[in-house]
Amino acid sequence: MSDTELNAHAVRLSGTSLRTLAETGDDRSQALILSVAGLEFDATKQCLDEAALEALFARARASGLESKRDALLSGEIVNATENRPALHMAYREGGDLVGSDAAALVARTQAETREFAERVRSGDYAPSGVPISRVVNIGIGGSDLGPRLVADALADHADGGPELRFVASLDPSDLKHAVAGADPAAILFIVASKSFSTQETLMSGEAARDWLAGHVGATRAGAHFAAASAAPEKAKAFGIDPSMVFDFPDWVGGRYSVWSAVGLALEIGLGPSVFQAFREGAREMDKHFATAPLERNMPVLKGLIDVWNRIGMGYPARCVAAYSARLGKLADYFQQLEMESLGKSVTVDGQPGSTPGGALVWGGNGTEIQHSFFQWLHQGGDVVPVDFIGVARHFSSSDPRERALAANMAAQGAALLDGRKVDPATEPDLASHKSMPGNRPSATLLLDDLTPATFGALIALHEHKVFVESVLYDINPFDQWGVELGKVLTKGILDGDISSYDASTKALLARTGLISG
Ligand SMILES: O=P(O)(O)OC[C@H]1O[C@](O)(CO)[C@@H](O)[C@@H]1O
Repeated sequence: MSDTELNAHAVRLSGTSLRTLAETGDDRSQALILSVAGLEFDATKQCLDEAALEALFARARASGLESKRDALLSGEIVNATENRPALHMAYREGGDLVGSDAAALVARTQAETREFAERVRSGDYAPSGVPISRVVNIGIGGSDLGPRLVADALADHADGGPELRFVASLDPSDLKHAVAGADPAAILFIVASKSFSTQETLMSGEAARDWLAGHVGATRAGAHFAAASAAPEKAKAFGIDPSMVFDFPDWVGGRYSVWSAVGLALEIGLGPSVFQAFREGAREMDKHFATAPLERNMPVLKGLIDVWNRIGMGYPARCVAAYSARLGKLADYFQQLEMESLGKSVTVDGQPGSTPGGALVWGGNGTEIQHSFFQWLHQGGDVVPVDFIGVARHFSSSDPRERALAANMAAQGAALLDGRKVDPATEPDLASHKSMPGNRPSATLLLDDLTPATFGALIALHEHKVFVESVLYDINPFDQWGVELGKVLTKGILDGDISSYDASTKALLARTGLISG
């Protein structure tokens, strides 16, 4: 099915209000509400009827979604430009899904991180004679956003353990704040980098080592550093003790790496059993994705709806509004997961793509963003679908604040759907200002409760729905060549070799003194 056909369905539906669609009955609702692994996905506020939905599933089948999903899960080379599979699911106890070689490797590395985490947590690992009370993860992109998100999301479930802090920025202030107030002798730094060649991470790692050496001495400082990397030799060359280098294979993509040794800070800070429950929740979603029929498959439905909004309806963006203080970083995480995976318009075969790739993703913490940029969503000239992500338990909580949180979320979805028509006869001056167009689609994703398992399922749902989208866009979601150019040009600037740069950049560098003009 072509995009023209999707567009034709969108045109056909353009005369039907979301209110009417939402009232069209049980069959539509049953098709658009799915529950699995402690999550409920409700897409009844989307501009979709059964015919359009059928067209989407037909397109998914015509794109070979089922066989491509099976190829992904059985460890075939799905990342052709880097000639490797994408097997992050293996870290979710997925031996039967991903094959025994991968499972054995995963079992070894999981045993190593677990043992080290337990040693740190018990105080047995105390390189300067005092137990570790703070763990500072130094990393960027997937080596930062995953651990940072999960640490925050599952903070209420932490089973004792050292405090977790994160350094991603090269701004020295980031490291300064991450160590502030801690006894240097009680800090463990984890340098997390898949490639172990990321400039920001290595420079911050060196700065942390120098800082620590100034407090505990150069000889002892090394024992305060661990690494998580798919390039263990580079980590060792950097000076990390080999026994403290926790490896993972290169078939774990950076933005999918939180399940691997990159989650070491979490295993220490939240506890191995919490980290394990997080992985098991994801595992449940993996099994569902692998086996459920397309029409009852949550990642498939979610992916197709995002394709529909992007290609059928032509919306360029999606907003993620999370109604939980613990999920304020979710939009940032999804932003990398989706935009680094789907921000491409070259097909798997290297041809110009017929679609623009995935949507721009942005958002934040629901109640806060209601009071900042939601105005734009309600009355701005662009339409951006919203994903409301909340906690089902809050709706019937005995705590009025939790019920109010849930009510706010439900109210925003209703307001976007219906809008408001203020009668000029009653408010002649303000009617047009107060009226809202409505017909703005949203979806609601409820976690039964925010637990390690439901949260793991939520993340896995999004990983798989990104894969579904990539199949329909015919792009490779596992590479990220677009970010390379900036890295090369930064090196040129720092090396002082900017002869081939544009006049504006040369002038900027000369003016600011980074390079003498
Ligand atoms: O883990 P690494 O290799 O330091 O990379 C960090 C991040 O940099 C990127 O390569 C983008 O520059 C991401 O894909 C990755 O998550």
